[in-house]
Amino acid sequence: MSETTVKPTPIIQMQGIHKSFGAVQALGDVNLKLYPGEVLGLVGDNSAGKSTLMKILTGAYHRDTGSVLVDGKATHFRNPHESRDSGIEMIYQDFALCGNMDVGQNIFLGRWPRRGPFVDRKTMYSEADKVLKRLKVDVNSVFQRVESLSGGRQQSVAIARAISFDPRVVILDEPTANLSVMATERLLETMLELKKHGVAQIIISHRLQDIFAVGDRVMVLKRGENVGDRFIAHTTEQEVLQIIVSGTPENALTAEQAVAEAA
Ligand SMILES: Nc1ncnc2c1ncn2[C@@H]1O[C@H](COP(=O)(O)OP(=O)(O)OP(=O)(O)O)[C@@H](O)[C@H]1O
Repeated sequence: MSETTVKPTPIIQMQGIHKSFGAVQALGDVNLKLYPGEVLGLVGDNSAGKSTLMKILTGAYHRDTGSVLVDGKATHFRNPHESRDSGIEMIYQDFALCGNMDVGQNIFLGRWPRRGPFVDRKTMYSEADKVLKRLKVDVNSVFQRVESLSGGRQQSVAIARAISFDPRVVILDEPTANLSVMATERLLETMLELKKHGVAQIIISHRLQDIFAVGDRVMVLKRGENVGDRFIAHTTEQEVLQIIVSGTPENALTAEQAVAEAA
């Protein structure tokens, strides 16, 4: 989405989010907006609060204060099942797959199609194959055991599983951290494919080049606070790096403010 289009209601709006773990304040007054079909990069140093913010969005963690709106409606997800019902899927760094099961079984884990008392294997594998083809991901066979696949292909299975829920928002936590160059390229293509299908995405990554390859906007957190937000088309990796290193909540600009200042 370009900054010049008239903006619809954000699909996700997090406002004034606070979260502490005992004496550690992980998030203090954090705001985040995500628009339909937008790809947002979420960056910041270690312990900036990125994963915590996303886990609050999915209901894996509970916020202390603040609000989360989906399609403009206030939500209080108690767990990731409830956020999934609202169309939000998170893909974790460790993929959360069962290595000793095959690709088809993993894609439909916990909800294998049934015919009477039996698993309807034919439907399960043909549906799994459809999801993989829709994503144009590169997994040879739905019958392969997941532990025999490369890291990149395991990740494709994790994404296919997420997509099979037909989400409107997909969150990817450090998706390229353990991938080869080729697998990273494939993942970025998959993200663009998802974008074509109108799926909004948040990608947490330390690799700015990946965010610049697929992102529309990048948001920077530092020590649990917003320190800046930029449209990818109006910034550079150097500028974002500088915000990561020396941004402060006091000099934080929104992406729109940054464009207005530069004009
Ligand atoms: N379950 C938890 N229990 C206690 N402290 C936690 C927990 N989860 C996160 N924290 C703390 O909250 C702060 C933010 O951590 P978080 O993992 O959200 O940062 P991050 O930006 O995702 O970092 P990284 O890039 O290193 O993964 C850190 O100080 C971390 O130690």
